[in-house]
Amino acid sequence: MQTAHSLEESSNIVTTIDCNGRSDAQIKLSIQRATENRAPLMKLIGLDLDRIERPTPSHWIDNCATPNDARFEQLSNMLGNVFGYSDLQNGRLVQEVFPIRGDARKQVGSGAIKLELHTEDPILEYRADYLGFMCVSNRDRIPTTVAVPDFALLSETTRLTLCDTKFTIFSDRPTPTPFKPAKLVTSVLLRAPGGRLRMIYDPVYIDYAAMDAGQSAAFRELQELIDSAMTEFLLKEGDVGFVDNYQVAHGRPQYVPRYDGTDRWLKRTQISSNLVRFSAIAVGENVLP
Ligand SMILES: O=C(O)CCC(=O)C(=O)O
Ligand SMILES: [Fe+2]
Repeated sequence: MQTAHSLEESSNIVTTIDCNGRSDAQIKLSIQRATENRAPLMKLIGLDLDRIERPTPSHWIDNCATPNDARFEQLSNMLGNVFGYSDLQNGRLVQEVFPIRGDARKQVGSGAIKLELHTEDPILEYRADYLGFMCVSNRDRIPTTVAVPDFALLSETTRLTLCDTKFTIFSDRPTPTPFKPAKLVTSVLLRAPGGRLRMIYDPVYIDYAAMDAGQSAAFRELQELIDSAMTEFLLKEGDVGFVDNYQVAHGRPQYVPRYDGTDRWLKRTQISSNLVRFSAIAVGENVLP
């Protein structure tokens, strides 16, 4: 019999959970232990998923369902509650991430240019606490880029500026939606219990013009810290990854899609630790505006 210890293999920032031969109760326990320990990144390997032979679709509007989607949603629900957005892929709870021809030059998951490190949905108060990713295919071994900055390395002045002054971040949605804010005025670093810091980070959509000199210098120092902490988080076929959206900035390197059914294909979930808090604004079951 394996000990609980052999179940999880931790690198500095990635907690690997080998699910081979494990019950759902055991997997859930390992996930919950990792979240309690504030693991920034988790990787589930050895899952008993179906092999997917179908080609990578060309657009999310098509039927993209795979036999593993329900299992991925179930695993994601072990961290909180999976939810969708009304303006994202028709409110689907399991979303598609693969290159779409018309998006190649856009700063989006379906693009092909370098996707800058960011946290997801910076302007939404109800943004995901965790993102889930399941790899359907990735023959080119294209990683997700990730950075888990150690905020203790920031100067005191920078930390205070990022915590105690307000920055403006614009919406990252390609088309404005009347029912959503167009921007958020917020601090970039948030104080959490126990003195921990969390971040809302998007260097592409933050309003540089609205910063004073001190804020510009502070944001630059944070960006340098995040860039210097960047590393790769590679998901292979059948792996599931979870990303803490307040501790980890994520992105993707530039690459050259073929658009012939062989491109990298990830599934994605948005996971909330406290969905009940936003039930009043829900527009459908587990769907937020
Ligand atoms: O393609 C990736 O690895 C990440 C894309 C991304 O930023 C996202 O899906 O939120
Ligand atoms: Fe993202």
